Amino acid sequence: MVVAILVIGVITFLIYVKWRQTYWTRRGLPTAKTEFFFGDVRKAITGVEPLAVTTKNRYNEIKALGVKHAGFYMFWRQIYFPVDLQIIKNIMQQDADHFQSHGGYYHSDDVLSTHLFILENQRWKELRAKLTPAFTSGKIKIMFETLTEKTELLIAAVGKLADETEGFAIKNVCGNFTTDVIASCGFGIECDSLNEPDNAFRNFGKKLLVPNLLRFALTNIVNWNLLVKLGFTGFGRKTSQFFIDLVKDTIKHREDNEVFIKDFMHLLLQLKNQGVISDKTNVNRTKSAKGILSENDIIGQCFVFFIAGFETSSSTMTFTMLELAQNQDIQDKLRKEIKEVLAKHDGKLTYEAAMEMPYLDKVVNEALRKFPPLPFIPRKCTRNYQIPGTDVVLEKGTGVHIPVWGIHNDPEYFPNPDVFDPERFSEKNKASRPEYSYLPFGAGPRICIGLRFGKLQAKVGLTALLNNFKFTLNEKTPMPIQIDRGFIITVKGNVWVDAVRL
Ligand code: HEM
Repeated sequence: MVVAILVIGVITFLIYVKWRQTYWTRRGLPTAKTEFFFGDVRKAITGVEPLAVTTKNRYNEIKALGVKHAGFYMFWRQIYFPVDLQIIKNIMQQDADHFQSHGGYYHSDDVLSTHLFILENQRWKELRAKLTPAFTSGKIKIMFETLTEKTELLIAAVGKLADETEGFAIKNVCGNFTTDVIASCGFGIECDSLNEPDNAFRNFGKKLLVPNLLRFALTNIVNWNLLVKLGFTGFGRKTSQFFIDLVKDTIKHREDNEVFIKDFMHLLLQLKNQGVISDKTNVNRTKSAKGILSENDIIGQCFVFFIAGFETSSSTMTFTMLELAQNQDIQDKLRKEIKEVLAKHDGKLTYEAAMEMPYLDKVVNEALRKFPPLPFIPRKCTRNYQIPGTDVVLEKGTGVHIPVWGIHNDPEYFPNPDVFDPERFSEKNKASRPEYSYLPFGAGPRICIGLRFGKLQAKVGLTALLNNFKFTLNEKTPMPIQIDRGFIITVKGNVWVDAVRL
């Protein structure tokens, strides 16, 4: 009897999966050759191909069909896959109130999932409004000093590597640098990953980046309430607890000792205790003030600043270095600009100096074009939505993938996309491209809140490196490079370079 019920249960489930995977066909949208159970993500789940590559390939296939959009499946969950830039603009900007979510695993009892990237609708709106003042250029300028202090460690570490080794892994150097920057500017934690790459904070960051395919599969196919009841956490219990304790201890230390550090934590504590971000150096509660963030809110936001902030910028720096090591003319031109601008500022890298480097801006923009850290940007439809000019209605709950990496490498918008050419970002060339063909930071109300800080930390790191060293590609770099698994585009293995002191 039990066996019979089980067999019927399994058969019913399989029929359900099969039926769910006809979702797009029933709506008249083309799909790839959908694979039973896995949909479009078998290769990603089994490690055959990163999801980034799958989505890029899918973009090219859909474009080749000459259609504006298609269907995609994460297992049997339907994902809408637009390739038409006007539709993308509508989703991200014009009709963004139908897409007030990135989708993705969330549970209120799993504190590391309760952050800005994941929250949706009204809760996201309110939190975004509270946090936006922490990311203005004025606030970022205040953190600039801390940022440049870290470049001294960077120069010393690369100098040592240049003197003592034959070729070194620049991806590790960039990851260590951005970890130290975010630790310092985010939480006032002084870690020196450049000299002690095995410190607890760096190791924590590395662990977060190892894609856990089982967790990815579970959050796609099992009910989240059930998962959390069974003891599931998005990043594993031990890893989550390390971070929660770290932030709680930092909050307690700051509040008990009235510590003032120019970092994001200070601004978050002001929101927690005083309800408003100000120039005050104290963070403690005043009688009349009403806090607008809880301790858990701070933990969640610190977590997203860390996870969204260090690997994205490190990936940007690494790919820029990869391209500069291969394109000596571009490297020389950039170094010339850096030296000229620094000379005007008494040899000091100030915030103003960093803002005065148009060629550096073009170089970083081009690296973000060729290798956008987020290969696709997710959205979830939060209110039924009819795609304008079509009879396709996206139902509430439908996922959307904006295929950024595919668009950035589409010859229609970027001729010879494999060529690294910063001049694509001259004013004239930028103006000649259609809107929404360049989306490294997303767009619309959910555009990256850390855009300024992320770009600045990559630029400051690159300025320090190029002002002091000349780089060439070491033959240990596997060419052509491969992309690693994971949600952020990074190089598989490493980029090996040689550096000569200038
Ligand atoms: C080169 C560096 C970076 C890149 C390429 C990048 C890219 C992105 C992208 C593509 C999104 C999604 C935007 C959308 O949905 O339209 C995003 C969102 C976000 N990023 Fe960044 N990011 C970078 C650095 C940072 C930094 C340094 C921080 C924080 C310190 C940060 C925090 C966030 C947060 C909190 C969100 C969610 C915003 C929301 O949903 O309201 N990012 N980022």
